[in-house]
Parts: sequence; structure tokens; C-alpha cells
Amino acid sequence: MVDRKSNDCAPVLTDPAQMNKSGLGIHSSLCSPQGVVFSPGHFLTGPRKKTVAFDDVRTSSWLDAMKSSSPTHRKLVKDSGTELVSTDADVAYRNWMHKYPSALASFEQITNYAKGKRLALFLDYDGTLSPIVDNPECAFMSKPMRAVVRDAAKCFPTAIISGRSRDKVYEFVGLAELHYAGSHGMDIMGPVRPMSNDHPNCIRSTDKQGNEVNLFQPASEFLPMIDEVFRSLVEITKEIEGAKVENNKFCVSVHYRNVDEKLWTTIAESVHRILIGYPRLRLTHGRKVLEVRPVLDWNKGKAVEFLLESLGLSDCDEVLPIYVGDDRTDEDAFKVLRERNRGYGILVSSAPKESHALYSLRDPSEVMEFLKALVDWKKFSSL
Ligand SMILES: O=P(O)(O)OC[C@H]1O[C@H](O[C@H]2O[C@H](CO)[C@@H](O)[C@H](O)[C@H]2O)[C@H](O)[C@@H](O)[C@@H]1O
Repeated sequence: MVDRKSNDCAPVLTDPAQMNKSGLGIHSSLCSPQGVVFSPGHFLTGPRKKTVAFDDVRTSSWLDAMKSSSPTHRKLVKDSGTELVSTDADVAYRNWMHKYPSALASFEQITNYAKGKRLALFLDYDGTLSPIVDNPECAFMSKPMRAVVRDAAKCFPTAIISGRSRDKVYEFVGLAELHYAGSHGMDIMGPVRPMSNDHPNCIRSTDKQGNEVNLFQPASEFLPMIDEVFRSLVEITKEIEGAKVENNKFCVSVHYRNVDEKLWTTIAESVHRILIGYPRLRLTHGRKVLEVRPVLDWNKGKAVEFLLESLGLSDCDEVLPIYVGDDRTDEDAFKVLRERNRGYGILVSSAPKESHALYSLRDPSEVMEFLKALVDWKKFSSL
């Protein structure tokens, strides 16, 4: 499972103790920017697995990625207390929707194709089922959203695939009817089923209700390393006001949403400084977040394939997987569905962006509307 191209001489670490139970290291003190100098020749993996040099941190590419890491909200023009939406942004969004049509407007087309097939639903959490908020600890799902997700899970096999730790996302969603994959798919709890030999890290376990389940944790050997890196990242960013470090079990998030933009270089340099010592870890960009994760040939796309197999739905033309997500990490899942020509990726975005998805939804409220429509369609079509 481990990408053998990576450097295997990482230190062996021993203390898996967690820094705090919530998984968040939160800092609020003032920052003193550090003039960190990196030695040339070190490389890390950046967005979309592009390899970038450390020098880039101090030049433009890292900062550009950080600045563009969350959809630019449509420009609002204030006019005597009334908010007018900028026309340019609207036109750009409408043009973009020719390429990524609304899944609501295309609902009939989607359900026509779904007729006679078994639908399987894969849902991202942050930005898809819950709106993006400043404090990651407060990304609650609304009651109506929970109700519709529960209804959807009664009609279709449904799984949540999140960058959060599996426990955290379960705590937010709180529905036993679903399957959960945390840490960007590196921690999957699925139904008991004999799996192919490609999954040596798949073991039998029990869920919170005491039911027997399959537990797949392909990055388990990285746990002590991730814990150590989490502690180092908390320490190195503790002077940066607004920075938050979140322990997502098999990966770590360094949030900069609440950090003054002038200090983003400091954040990037601090993270790089720590990662120099961990060649088996890589970095990707999320929505105002730097994500540290193992160099492993595993992602949300592979998690979708794994879950389809666990659900007994792989290699079957009569199955239509639908994946709804808003983040760069969801692109791996969109890509799997698009390349295999076997399902629909739906990108949640209120701003134009390139994607491997086929359809779009503007925000979590449209996701709720779409899920509701699917439930109604299912109920009506089985009458
Ligand atoms: O795969 P996801 O379920 O979308 O998780 C991706 C990351 O989501 C969370 O961060 C994002 O949402 C926060 C709450 O709205 C927001 O404050 C933050 O800026 C976003 O990046 C989560 O905290 C991360 O750990 C996940 O990796």
C-alpha cells in the first residue's frame, strides 16, 4: 500500500499519545514572523500531487495555492444598505454552469439514467453537508439536513467520506444508518464482507452499536508519525494568531482561515520546516487549510472503490454511484467515476472552478434539495 517511491528512511517514532481529545490545537497569541531559510533541493508534494520546491514557499506558487484555496465568494457591492451581486460574477457562474450543469436542473436526466439501477450515495462532509464556518469545531449539520441524509440512507446505500477523523465526522452526523470513511478515506468502517486480497489492512472490528464491521486502515503504520507531527505543528504555529492544528488521526490539518493574510507565508514556512524531517509525509491544499498526509497510494477515489466492493456493488453495470463534494480531495473520487464512466460526480461550489465532476450544486442547501428530490423520486418510483 505504501508508495515505494517515497523515502523510507523516516525516523521510527514511538509515542502515539494525542495532544488533546478534540483533535484541535488552537492558538491565539500574536505572531512574530520568522525568517526561516530552507536548504535547496528538498521537495514536497503540492496540490494535485505536483512536486514543488521549498523555494516556492517564499515565492508565489504556495501563496497562490493558499489564496485560491476556497472559492472566492461572489463580489458583493453595497448600495445604500442593499447588497447587489456583481453582474460579472453572475455571468461567469452562468457560463461555467454550461460545463457543469446544475444537478437540480438536470434531475430528470439523472433519474432517467438511474432507472432500473441501484443508486449508491457518497457524500463529503465539510462544505457539502455543513456550511463552511470559521471554527472547524462548529461545523454542525442542520437538523433538516440530518433528516434528509437519514431518509436517503434508508433508500440507498450511503457513505460519508471526509478528511476529518472518522470519530469526529460520526460525532457531527450522528446517524448509525450510514457508512463512514475518515482521514480522506484512510479509515473506513464498512459492512462485513469477504474482500479481495488487495486489502491486507482490512480487519474485523465492531462499531459503536456492537455490530461486526470491516475496518480498513491502510495508513495504520503512520499513526505514531502523524501524532508526532501534530505535536510539532502545534508547537511551531503556537505564536501565529488564529492558526489551528487539527488531528484527523491519519492526517493533520493546519487551518489558516482565521490567520491574517500577511502571516500566510509564515504558516507555510512553518509547515515546510516540520515536513523536512518527514519525507514519507506530503502536503495538499484544502479550503484555507494545509493538509499533511502519508505518501500513500490511497485517496477518496480509492475509498469509493473500496466501499463499492464492501457493499457488494462493484463490477456491476446496474449500479449508479453518485458522489457529492466540494473540495480538491473530492476530485479523486470524481475522477474515478468519470474515468470508469460509471457514475456522477457533483461539485458543490458557488464559484466557477475546474473539476472532474459532471454536475454542480451551489451550496449545502442545494445539496439538501437534491437529496430530498432523490428520496422522493425513489419513493415515487417504487410505488
Ligand atoms: O473532506 P471534508 O469533510 O470536506 O473535510 C475537509 C476539511 O474540512 C474541515 O475544514 C474545512 O471546514 C471548516 C469548517 O467549516 C473550515 O473552518 C475550514 O477552513 C475548512 O478547510 C476540517 O476541519 C478539516 O480537518 C478537513 O480536512
